[in-house]
Amino acid sequence: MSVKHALGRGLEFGRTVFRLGILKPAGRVTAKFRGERLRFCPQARSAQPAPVQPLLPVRYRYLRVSLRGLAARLQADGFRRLAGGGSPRTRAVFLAFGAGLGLIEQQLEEDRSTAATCREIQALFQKKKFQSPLKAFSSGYKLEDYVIGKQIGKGCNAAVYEAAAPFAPFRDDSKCSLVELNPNGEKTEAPESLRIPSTRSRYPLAVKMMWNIGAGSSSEAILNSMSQELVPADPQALKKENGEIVLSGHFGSVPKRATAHPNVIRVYRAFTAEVPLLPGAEEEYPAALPLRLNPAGMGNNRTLFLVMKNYPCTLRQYLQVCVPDHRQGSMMLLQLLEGVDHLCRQSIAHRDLKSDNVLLEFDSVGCPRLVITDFGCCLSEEDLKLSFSSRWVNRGGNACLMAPEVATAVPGPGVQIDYSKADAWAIGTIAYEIFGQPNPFYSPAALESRSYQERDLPRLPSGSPEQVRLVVRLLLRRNPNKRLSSRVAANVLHLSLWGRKTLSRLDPAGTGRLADWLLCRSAVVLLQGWGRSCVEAELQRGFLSNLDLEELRTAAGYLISSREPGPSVSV
Ligand SMILES: Nc1ncnc2c1ncn2[C@@H]1O[C@H](COP(=O)(O)OP(=O)(O)OP(=O)(O)O)[C@@H](O)[C@H]1O
Repeated sequence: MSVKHALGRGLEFGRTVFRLGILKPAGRVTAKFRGERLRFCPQARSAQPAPVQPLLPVRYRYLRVSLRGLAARLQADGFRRLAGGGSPRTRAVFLAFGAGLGLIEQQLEEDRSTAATCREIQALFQKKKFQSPLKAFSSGYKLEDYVIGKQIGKGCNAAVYEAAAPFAPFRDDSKCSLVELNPNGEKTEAPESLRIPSTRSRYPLAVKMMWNIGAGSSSEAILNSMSQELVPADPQALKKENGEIVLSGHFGSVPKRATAHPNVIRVYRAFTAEVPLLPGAEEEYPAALPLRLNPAGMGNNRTLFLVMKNYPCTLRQYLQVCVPDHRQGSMMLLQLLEGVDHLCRQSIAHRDLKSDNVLLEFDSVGCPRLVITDFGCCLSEEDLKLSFSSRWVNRGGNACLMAPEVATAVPGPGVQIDYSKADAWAIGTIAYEIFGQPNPFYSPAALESRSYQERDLPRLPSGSPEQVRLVVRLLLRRNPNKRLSSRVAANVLHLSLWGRKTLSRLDPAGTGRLADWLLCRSAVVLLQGWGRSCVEAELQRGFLSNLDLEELRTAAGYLISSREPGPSVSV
């Protein structure tokens, strides 16, 4: 039975278990069931308490019916809640000893029902895909299409400039001002150094000009040597002619590309062009210029240009002046984990995660939205494994934040490096920066990823959330088999951010509450509406559209075992 189908049933239960429809004087519609309070705030039509039906905006009426159905579903599921935990098989064994075979069937039935609930929720939320915040534009495949402003960043391989184009929508960023958050979560204005330049609203785009030293000037050669930069490219980023992808007139092969995600950069356009003399070029990267522009330059005449959204700052710049409060810090960490999980699912390992490679902007309520960028070192292989046959094989960027299994790999015939949890490890180290501490793998007094002992890891600040400390500890496990995957780590944070009540009642012998909680979250997110683009809503929508019951159970298991007295989680 689909959720939609279930939604249509059980209206008779609606009034008893699920009271929806009190328009509070504040204009809030609230609903309560199973002790969970659901709230949303459509535009208030009246300040008087009144039955909700006639007052609900039309677009919420379907949701109201939906919620009644969900409530009915909850009630129907209630009697099936029985002992059990772990995978269906272990639970079956446990139950055979403890409660007899009759219970096994009931437990398996509960498992099936919960898994079906997950699938239904997933299907419901997958219908709405994440869409890029910028409106689609149909031109922009030539450098001349853009007005280039000043330089906004520079790395080892490229310079980045602000840019504008008549066809790209003009954005008013007045709400996206940078604020400094003190540890109590109060906002104060950020120092002058980090204020968003007023020109940003005039230059909504950023153009990254790769430095092309030695790749050759043909588009094929450029594409071959810089193809990883195109991993986050939009399907329309490269010009298509006769159904084939073209880089400035030349046909080329394009690497696997990641689908859009709120926490992964989107490259809107990619094209090759002659290297121009841009502001600061002669002073800042003279060697990368071609002979035409600098007689001592070593650069090729043409190079690759990538067009992206212009972000106000990097995570590193933000953290230099701001200390996020604990909730925001948890959401920032969660966004990085979600971004990495999205890449992992598509067999992409970033391999150069660091706070400089994370861009940051603010949502409509001032919450930082993080976006993973710079895919120049990424690996996109089906099984995320790299043949490490010689020491000349590139293992990725930033050696300090290279996961232990990568840093300690010894090259040789048949040796493979598995990157499936390498990015998750790097995120564990960045968590220290988010929670106001130096990254323990950066000098001075740095730990070395190839040799550190887990007991040497510094503790996160004492006030930081318990679940964050748990996640960071488990992300920094040396042994990747014992390390949390980005998905399970993200699930732990989702549960701790939005399932605190559920968590306090979860016990190892009963996972039915998870299904209840998921239905509650779905209801809340539906009530909030699809249109909301705040980070919190995005995170929850993403979570619900990627539900996997086993991974969620694993996350719940970690939380339960960390709560219990005695030796802490051993996995
Ligand atoms: N879309 C963007 N919006 C705003 N600033 C950006 C954007 N992309 C990059 N930057 C800035 O430019 C800097 C360099 O960009 P990027 O890291 O992509 O270059 P790189 O040469 O590939 O870096 P690396 O040295 O890590 O290889 C970033 O650290 C950031 O400050």
